[in-house]
Amino acid sequence: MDTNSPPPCPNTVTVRRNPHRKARATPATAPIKYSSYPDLPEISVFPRKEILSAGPENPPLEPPSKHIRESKNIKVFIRIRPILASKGSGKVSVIAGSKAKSAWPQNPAKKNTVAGEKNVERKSSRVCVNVNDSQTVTLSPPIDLQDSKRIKSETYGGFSHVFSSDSSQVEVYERMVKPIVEDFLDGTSGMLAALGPSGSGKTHTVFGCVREPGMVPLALRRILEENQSSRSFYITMFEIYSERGKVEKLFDLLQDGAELSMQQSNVKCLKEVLVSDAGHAESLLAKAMLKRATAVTKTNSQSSRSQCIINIHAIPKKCEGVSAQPNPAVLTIIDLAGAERVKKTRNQGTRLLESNFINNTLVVFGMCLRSLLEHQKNPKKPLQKHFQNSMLTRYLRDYLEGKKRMTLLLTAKPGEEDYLDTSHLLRQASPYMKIKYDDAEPSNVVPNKRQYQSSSTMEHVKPSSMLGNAKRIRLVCCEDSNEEKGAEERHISEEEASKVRESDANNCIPLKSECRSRPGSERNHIIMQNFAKAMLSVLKQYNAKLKVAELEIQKQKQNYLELQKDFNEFKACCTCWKLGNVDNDFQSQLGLDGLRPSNVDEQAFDAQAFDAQASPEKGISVSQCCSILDQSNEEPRFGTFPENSSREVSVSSSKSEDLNALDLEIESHKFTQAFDVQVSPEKDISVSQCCSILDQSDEEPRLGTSPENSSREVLASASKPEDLNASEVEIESHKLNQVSPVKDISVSQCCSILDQSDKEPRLGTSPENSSREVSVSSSKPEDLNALEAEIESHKLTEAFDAQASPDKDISASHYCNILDLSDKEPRLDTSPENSFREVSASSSKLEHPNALEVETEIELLVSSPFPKYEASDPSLPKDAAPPKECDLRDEPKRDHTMATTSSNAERPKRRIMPSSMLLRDLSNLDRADETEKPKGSRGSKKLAAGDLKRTNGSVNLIRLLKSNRHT
Ligand SMILES: Nc1ncnc2c1ncn2[C@@H]1O[C@H](COP(=O)(O)OP(=O)(O)OP(=O)(O)O)[C@@H](O)[C@H]1O
Repeated sequence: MDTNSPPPCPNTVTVRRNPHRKARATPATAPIKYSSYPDLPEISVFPRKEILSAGPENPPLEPPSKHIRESKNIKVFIRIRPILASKGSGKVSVIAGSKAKSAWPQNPAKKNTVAGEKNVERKSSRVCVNVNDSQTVTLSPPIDLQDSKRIKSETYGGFSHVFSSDSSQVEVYERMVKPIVEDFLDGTSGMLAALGPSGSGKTHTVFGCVREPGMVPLALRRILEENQSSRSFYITMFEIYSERGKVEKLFDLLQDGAELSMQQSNVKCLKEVLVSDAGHAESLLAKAMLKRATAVTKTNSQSSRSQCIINIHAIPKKCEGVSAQPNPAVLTIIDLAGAERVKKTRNQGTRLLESNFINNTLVVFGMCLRSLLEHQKNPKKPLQKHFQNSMLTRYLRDYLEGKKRMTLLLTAKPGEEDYLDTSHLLRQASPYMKIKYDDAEPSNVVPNKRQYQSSSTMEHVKPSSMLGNAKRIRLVCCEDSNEEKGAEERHISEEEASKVRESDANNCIPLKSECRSRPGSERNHIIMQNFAKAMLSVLKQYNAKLKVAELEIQKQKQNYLELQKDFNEFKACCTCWKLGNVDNDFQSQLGLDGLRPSNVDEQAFDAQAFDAQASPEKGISVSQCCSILDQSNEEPRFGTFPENSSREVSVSSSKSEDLNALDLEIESHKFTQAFDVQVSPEKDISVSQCCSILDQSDEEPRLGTSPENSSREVLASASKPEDLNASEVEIESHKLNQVSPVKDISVSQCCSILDQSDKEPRLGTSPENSSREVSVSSSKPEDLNALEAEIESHKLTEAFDAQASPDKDISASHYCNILDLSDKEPRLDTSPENSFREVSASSSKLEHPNALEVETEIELLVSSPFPKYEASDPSLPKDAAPPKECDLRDEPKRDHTMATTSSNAERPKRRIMPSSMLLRDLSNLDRADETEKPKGSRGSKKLAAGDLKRTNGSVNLIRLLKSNRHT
């Protein structure tokens, strides 16, 4: 108990320790009437005065239940234990399992013990507590204490009832427990806690013995005696024990002492036992009591070492049993461990630790009640949360916070030697009688969730869901047969649970209507059912939406596949158009199927290839060029729009380095610019294109149709041939340089100029068109001598080489074919000078076969227009015979040409040498010509005498040109 002195009880008299005057007497209380007490015999009517004078003996009894119901304060009872006859007559210590083994060994100091016992026997003959009336007791200190400490008697009143030492268990039950039981049966939870010093009779009062059953057995008898067809009752029993005073533990006394756990105010996995008759209940209690921790102490041979809690639950059997109100109430009866004084018990070791645990728990319990009292006195004072300091107070939180009715039973030992314990108990517990309740929990009032969950019923089912609780409830309601068999443990099988689920699902609405006004677990059950239904409906809706979405996804997938298929088909069509249709058509139109080189850029080879604004990066194949040329020869469009020819011909390779040999290149540049090339200088041009241009120039009438374009051509400025001798040629060359010092003029142009000079009558007839006709000159040589022709051929070749793309491939066979075809042309046949030029040019280029071939071919191309279809005829053999001119005039060259041709048969595509290389070769040739000492090269050895002569002539002409240029 709390060591602090509690405030004095209102019904008691505080006796000062050193009173200077006599304390006031305890106020007299009205005698309690027990007329309605069942065990008492009927009392005959006595005169009132006599009765009053007789004192509290045989007072008229009033209905205790009515008295208790009317009281709003907490009920505090006090029972005074009778004085035991002797120490040896006490109960035998019960050792419950291992926990009960901690009985303090009977030790040593027997002398002291015997002396103590003798002293106890001597003191026990005196009492310190006197019952004044049913509500008042007087505590009188021992004489030695009165003398030494001047302690006087104290009167404590205000108790709900004072049970004297000769009170029976039934009387206590009827006065104290029966009202609680009735309230419990009416649906009100109640709690009865017995507290007092060790050995004061708490356990005896709560549990009793076989001959004198305690409150619990009597309550169970009362509860179970009626034919409770609508309700079932379950009991739970557990203890809070602290082994060696360290940690509080929970043990289920109905489950072989299984350890339990507590979460907040709820005990988990607590076993509930259905009880249907008192006998079964009493047997269960007896078994459980054997498991409780007890020990032998100096004060009690069977001292309880734990807080024992018994719960009785009423569960409605049927939901529709409206007549029998479902009772979620719980009747809780607690047998607390008795407070112990170390000096008196002389506990040591484990007992001492247990004593500390017990005393601490009782202190916390008292603090909670005191805090509640202070809070009720002064609401501004917060309700302290002392209940958190022990399991017992946590479990009894609702009671300790004034939310549920609580009844206290104070047990006191009447012996004089127990004065201090009794005094401490009375002083501590007397203020509790001022605690009031607001009747906040009338009958059939649904407690709040936490309060309900704190009950053992919910503790048992809390691990499962609320639905499980409802299942359990419904099972209990429906299984009447099991109830008739008596108390038995409930084991819900899965089958039963499924049945309950089905029944709940089917009868949800009727259940709701039936149990609308019913409190407790059933209401929770209804709530959970509604919640489950709502969740189910939501899930169904989501499921439907999910299915719709899946269907939509499937449709989208199908559409996607169809689109992809169409796209693939379309793509395939496009590919065929590009690769097959266009190309084939184009080739078929042009007849160049067999002449198409491998490096043809298909993308460039389209209709826009004729456009001058085509991408500069795009190349053009030789075959394309040839085809273009063929078309140009066929179509008047080319002739009618000569400016397009200049666009089509892109010159990019005119990048000469050697200025000595640059003359030719410069002239080629001039020639290129004469066409007013507007395209990018990077534009490639094939040799055949150049040839075609030249061919176009041969078609004089077409060019003549656009005389205004002649002004663009540089050649026009230079083509003023009045004098046709060589000096004039030089002068004209000089004029060319002066007119366009920057721009060059191609060799072919120069040659054409020379040719034009030879073609004086024509030029004379149309001097304004002479410039246009210049390019045709080479194809119509009349008066030029062989030397000039050679020079022209050289220059022309270099000009074309310079304009040709260094990267451009050209099929040698194709050119051979062209050569062949050109040989077949009557025009070519009528120009033996050209053939001579060809031979000379080829012989002078033997050092570079490739360049020589190209050069030769170009010469032929220049000298003869392209055949329209024969040139691109794939049917022509690639290894065609070399030109006849080669055979007739220069055997080495013929051999070489043949070899080249034969090699071209194996390698149809030969690469054109860059113009720069050709220029170098030409420069070398020039140097060789200047020295007139041909080196021991292969080509020089094979030069003929006539070739040498012509070479000297060309050298002279070049020198003349250079000198004119420098001047
Ligand atoms: N009213 C009573 N009538 C007869 N015997 C009683 C009465 N009260 C108590 N006793 C006896 O007193 C002894 C001690 O009682 P009890 O064990 O109930 O005390 P207790 O308060 O439970 O002690 P503890 O707290 O140590 O357990 C028991 O032998 C019991 O039989």
